[in-house]
Amino acid sequence: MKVTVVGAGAVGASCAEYIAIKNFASEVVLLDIKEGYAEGKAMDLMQTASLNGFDTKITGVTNDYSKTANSDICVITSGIPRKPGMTREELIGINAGIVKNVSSSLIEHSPNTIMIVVSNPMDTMAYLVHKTTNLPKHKIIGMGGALDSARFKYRLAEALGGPISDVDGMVLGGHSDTGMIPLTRLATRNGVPVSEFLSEERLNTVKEDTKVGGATLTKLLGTSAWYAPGAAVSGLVQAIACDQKKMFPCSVLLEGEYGLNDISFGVPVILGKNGIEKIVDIELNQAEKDNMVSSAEAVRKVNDLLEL
Ligand SMILES: NC(=O)c1ccc[n+]([C@@H]2O[C@H](COP(=O)([O-])OP(=O)(O)OC[C@H]3O[C@@H](n4cnc5c(N)ncnc54)[C@H](O)[C@@H]3O)[C@@H](O)[C@H]2O)c1
Ligand SMILES: O=C(O)C[C@H](O)C(=O)O
Repeated sequence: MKVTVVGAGAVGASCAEYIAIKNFASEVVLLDIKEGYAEGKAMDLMQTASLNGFDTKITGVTNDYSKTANSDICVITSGIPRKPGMTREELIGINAGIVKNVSSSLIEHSPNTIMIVVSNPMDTMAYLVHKTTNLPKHKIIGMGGALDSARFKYRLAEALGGPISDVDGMVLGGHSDTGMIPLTRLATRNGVPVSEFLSEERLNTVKEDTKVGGATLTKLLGTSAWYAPGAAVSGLVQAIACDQKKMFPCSVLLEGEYGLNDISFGVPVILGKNGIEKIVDIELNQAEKDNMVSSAEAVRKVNDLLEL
């Protein structure tokens, strides 16, 4: 199993580290445009191998796509992150060009790859890959919902005063400060609806804190987060590499599911060796459906800015 991660910055390196620590991939290639940067990150990570007990071989390359040839999975994290006060959508001007060039270079050397898009604004970047490459739709996966759901569980556990391992829940919709839809109605503590433990008001606070999860960290860190994003990507990569058939909310091209068409948007999917093996069309209530419609409208407005 060969995995390429483009962008050896904060998220790319964190993702490579988590993939290696989980020890399921034979090879991870880190690629960056900055001279020597990916080589340095790869060497530093390889010097953790004996300490962390992994056998994955991590190599770094400067913009040499021939070294990424025949990757089973490619992850795109290249591009700029936001600064405090910015939205993810403001990154489109620079990141669209980067994602377009990187995805086509990757496919040139790995025509059968499965691609995971991380760069922001992620739903629009995933849509861009659909529109500008010939990869089939089940092989283009935008990562956002897995991270947002992890943040949702963190906030739920905080509100419940219990361990995160007790909690389950999902966030659908666009990966944006206003577009995320944390499904509090379906969230549970060991199978019991969280509404049995938390008031509507407290659940609303959980919801709002989840939606601004990325912005909150960006304000604290001066740039956007990387540990949970890297871990979330590694979870998707592992589900595909190990054919786990796990369910994650991911940004995928919709063709009628949830009443939406021609948009890459966050919905639950089953991930396995073929990439997206199934889009899970769950029954939502009217308020949730309305939120899906307005979140999708906001993503479409950003998609309209793409020069396709
Ligand atoms: N989808 C998500 O959930 C999620 C989570 C976190 C971050 N992000 C996004 O991921 C992106 C990366 O964030 P980061 O914190 O790692 O940023 P970073 O600045 O630390 O790293 C980005 C790296 O990309 C490299 N790069 C730029 N252009 C390139 C190109 N053409 N080819 C190869 N490499 C190139 C840079 O040299 C840099 O090392 C940002 O757009 C950020 O908003 C998305
Ligand atoms: O918040 C950001 O800009 C980065 C990422 O999308 C995140 O949610 O951490």
